[in-house]
Amino acid sequence: MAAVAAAAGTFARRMARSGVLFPRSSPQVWPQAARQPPGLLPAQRRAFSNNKILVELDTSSGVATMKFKSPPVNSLSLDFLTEFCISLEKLENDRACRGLIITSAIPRVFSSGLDITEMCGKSTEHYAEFWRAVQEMWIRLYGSNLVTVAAINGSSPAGGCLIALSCDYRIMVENPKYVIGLNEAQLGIVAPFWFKDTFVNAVGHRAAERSLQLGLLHSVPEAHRMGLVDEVVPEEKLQEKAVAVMAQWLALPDHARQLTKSMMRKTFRTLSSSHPKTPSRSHFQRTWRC
Ligand SMILES: CCCCC/C=C/C(=O)SCCNC(=O)CCNC(=O)[C@H](O)C(C)(C)COP(=O)(O)OP(=O)(O)OC[C@H]1O[C@@H](n2cnc3c(N)ncnc32)[C@H](O)[C@@H]1OP(=O)(O)O
Repeated sequence: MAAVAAAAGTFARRMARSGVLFPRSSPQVWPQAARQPPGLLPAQRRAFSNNKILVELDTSSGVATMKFKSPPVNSLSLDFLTEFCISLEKLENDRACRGLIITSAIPRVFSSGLDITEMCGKSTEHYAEFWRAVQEMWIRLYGSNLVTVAAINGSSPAGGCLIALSCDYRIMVENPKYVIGLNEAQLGIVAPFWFKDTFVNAVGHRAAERSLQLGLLHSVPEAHRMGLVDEVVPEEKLQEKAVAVMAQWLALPDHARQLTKSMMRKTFRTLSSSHPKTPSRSHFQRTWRC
């Protein structure tokens, strides 16, 4: 058994070096933090923060929590996306980190999606930079070697829904006011194909087709029924549930889980190799009538 695990670990490392795996981070195979018996040492915590995002890493469990804290609604501005990618990269490069819980520190909103003000009245260069940042965020999160759990404690339209969809598991707080979905069509715009593919992967083709064409924002029970979220919990149970789910996923050997994730998320490679063009300036102007 030990020999099989060692051989699989070597294979995983070779695959990572050959570029077959996601290129940005190599798999972490049974890091020290995971083998440490719980309770022997007091929990070790590290934190870093910028003005958009707070990250706390518990090195005894290997689990980091990323909290969005960009008022009023955690919109995905260029600054936010840049900070997000930097924070994620730091965690990917930290051998003590194996899992990431993403949640919001802003009441009632997980993320309102792409920042609309970034797509109005700006230069062509700005649109290009912004669009690259949107793609980069998705490529990094969807392709992350970490176990990623979205703890969705508020509404999550459009780009906010994409962040949740890019995680391995979604838990949402039950609240009749919260909604989630890709509502682009309602706004008169089209969700890019990689938003669509990520959505289809979660809910299946028929449900995605109907939801995307109608630009639906789903209530929490509806999102649960269609598989857009995996679990629904009361607000006070969210953190506990996210930690429990994370423990279940982290109980597996990293290399096997990571290779399986890589295999399942093939569209990642399509986007990173074809790198779709930035929508033109006139496209943004027509879209937002600005
Ligand atoms: C061109 C190709 C693009 C294709 C892909 C596009 C993807 C996207 O993500 S587009 C963005 C889509 N997002 C939305 O449709 C969300 C719109 N917002 C809401 O539904 C709500 O704001 C809410 C549910 C997220 C929160 O509701 P509530 O708590 O009631 O807050 P308010 O609506 O009063 O908003 C407060 C404040 O925030 C501004 N704001 C909201 N969303 C955005 C945003 N996405 N970008 C920038 N700013 C946003 C809103 O205008 C309010 O501002 P003030 O009026 O100045 O207070």
